[in-house]
Amino acid sequence: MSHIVTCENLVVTYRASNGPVRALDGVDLTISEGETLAIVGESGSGKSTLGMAMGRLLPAEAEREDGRMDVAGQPVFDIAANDLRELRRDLLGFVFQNPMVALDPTMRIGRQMQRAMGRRAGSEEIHALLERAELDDPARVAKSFPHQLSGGMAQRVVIAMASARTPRLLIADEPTASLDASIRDKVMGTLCRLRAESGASLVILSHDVHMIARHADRVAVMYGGRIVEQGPTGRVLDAPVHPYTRALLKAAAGHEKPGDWLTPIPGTPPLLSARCAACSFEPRCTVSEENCHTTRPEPREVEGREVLCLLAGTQTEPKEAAR
Ligand SMILES: Nc1ncnc2c1ncn2[C@@H]1O[C@H](COP(=O)(O)OP(=O)(O)OP(=O)(O)O)[C@@H](O)[C@H]1O
Ligand code: NI
Repeated sequence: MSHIVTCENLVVTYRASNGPVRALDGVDLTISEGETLAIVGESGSGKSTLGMAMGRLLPAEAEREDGRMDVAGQPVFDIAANDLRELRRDLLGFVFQNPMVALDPTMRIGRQMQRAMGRRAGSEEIHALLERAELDDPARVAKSFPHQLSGGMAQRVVIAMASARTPRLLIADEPTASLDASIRDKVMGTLCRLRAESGASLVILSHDVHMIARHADRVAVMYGGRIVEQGPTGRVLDAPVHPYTRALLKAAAGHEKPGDWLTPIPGTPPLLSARCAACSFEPRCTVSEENCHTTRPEPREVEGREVLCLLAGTQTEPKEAAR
């Protein structure tokens, strides 16, 4: 299968007043055409940086230090500004957490839709697209200003706009986090439906492991600027191999059975200023051994997924921390 995204050893550093922050510490990732990939991890693990890097939409203080990111066969960090603009416009669609940021508050939705479609689309065409995003009264929505819409409606408009040019890759960064809990799953469903209709690939970046579980073909778990486990959703969530994935699933509310405890992950996520020479999860890991402290893990195939853990596959039954 061909890949829409190929990311190799990508290193991105932010220049900050209190020293550099190595937000991506060597990311290896591929995304297939038509696939839905969820990237999950704690706050600060580098999800948004990785998502933005796919469109090279990083702030000025960010620098690609090493590695590459190919999108639709083009190395986004090494192409001319013109080609990059074209790539963003024709091949990529973005959905962010807050729909109001993506919408122009002074312009009616219909006009913004027309701009997103990139041609003189008639109102019927615009209404049809809004309807596909499951907005009930498209004519009224098209006449509205953004502030007249609910958060859920506004995000549906953004989803319609992101899909307007039939992109090959949709990147959704916490697309439902700002919405009322009762409609999150429905809006997510709309995004996934539009994706399926167009055959695009979709990357969902989220804290919420269980929300994405229903929608993603594959899951990539990020920790300390690296992808520590990636593989088919069922495999990774039902039988996680990396100790961090296990801890993350235990800490995530939503699927606990009566009598189960939610166990917060003790310790704090790493703040990387330089290349991590060891396993970045080692300080918080309950099963780590001597060499985890001294050896940087490289991706290995274990039980049908890729894992960055020196111990993965060496223990038949992982020792769990006592409750
Ligand atoms: N503009 C910036 N300047 C300096 N540091 C930054 C900047 N943007 C992000 N960072 C740092 O880079 C690291 C990765 O941030 P990023 O936003 O990619 O993580 P995230 O996984 O998306 O987190 P969240 O779930 O909170 O959105 C964090 O340590 C963050 O503080
Ligand atoms: Ni983020």
